[in-house]
Amino acid sequence: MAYQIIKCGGSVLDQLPESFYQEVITLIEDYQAQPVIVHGGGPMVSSLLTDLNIETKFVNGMRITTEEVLDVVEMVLSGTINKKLVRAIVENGGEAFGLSGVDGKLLLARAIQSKQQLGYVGEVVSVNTTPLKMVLEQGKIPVISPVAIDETGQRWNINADLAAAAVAKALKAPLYMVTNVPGVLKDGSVISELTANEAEKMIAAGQIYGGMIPKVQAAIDCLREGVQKVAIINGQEEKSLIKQVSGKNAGTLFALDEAVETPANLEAGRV
Ligand SMILES: Nc1ncnc2c1ncn2[C@@H]1O[C@H](COP(=O)(O)OP(=O)(O)O)[C@@H](O)[C@H]1O
Ligand SMILES: CC(=O)N[C@@H](CCC(=O)OP(=O)(O)O)C(=O)O
Repeated sequence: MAYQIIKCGGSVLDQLPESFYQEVITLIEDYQAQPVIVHGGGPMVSSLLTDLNIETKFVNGMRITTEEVLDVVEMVLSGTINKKLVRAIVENGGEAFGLSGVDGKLLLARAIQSKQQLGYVGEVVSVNTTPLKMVLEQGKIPVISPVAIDETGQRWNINADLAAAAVAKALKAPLYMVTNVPGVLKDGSVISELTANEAEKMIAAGQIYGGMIPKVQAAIDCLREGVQKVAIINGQEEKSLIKQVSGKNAGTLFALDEAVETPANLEAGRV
């Protein structure tokens, strides 16, 4: 059984067609895979913060997180969104088990190392795979909310792309980032294969901005840490998940520039 990490972005959660959940279930039935879902929900958090008249601001795709913001982040991500996803899987014939990074210290975090003051924004220092494997052994799909904990019991707001990357690295599993665009775009076209160097140039040039920055940085970090495959795909495009899992062209596949034997590098003849 092979683990597959699927990150569902908040940009697309409300638009995911039923076929998306069916594809996830197909991975178990036809591809002998063990999918693990990590979700975001940034737009839903922003919307409730606005309703509550709480100011919210992002720096390079990271939400500045006060104690007041943290309450709303946990309520929306570990509550509403997490349970919605579990129910969507059940409605489509699957079995799911929702949990947050706080539960069983699944995601152990510390303050993110950043030049800016971001408040309670964390980075994952370790992933406790035991509760995850317990859920997987029961034949259920773990659905993980990116709120993490530290040894003192403090909770931390983790960007969902970074949380998904930490899980992919811990399980040494491919990572599929499901979002609302067909992949990384340049001049309106999808880049089907993006190398770390090109991606870093595009960030510096402002061609990759906002929420795409942590996504691309997480992808590169995963490859450098030995994850074999990372891709960004469009959740609304039918079969994009199955296509990418089975090695067909869909979305953006990442590659390292160095001569490392990733599937993409092998295919492109770089190694
Ligand atoms: N080069 C790029 N190609 C595609 N999307 C980009 C690019 N640069 C920035 N973006 C933005 O990144 C968004 C996806 O990030 P985000 O909204 O955080 O998604 P998610 O909630 O799925 O994590 C896109 O909708 C788009 O507005
Ligand atoms: C630190 C940080 O920015 N945390 C994110 C967590 C949710 C997230 O990442 O959601 P998407 O995947 O939909 O962007 C936030 O508060 O919005």
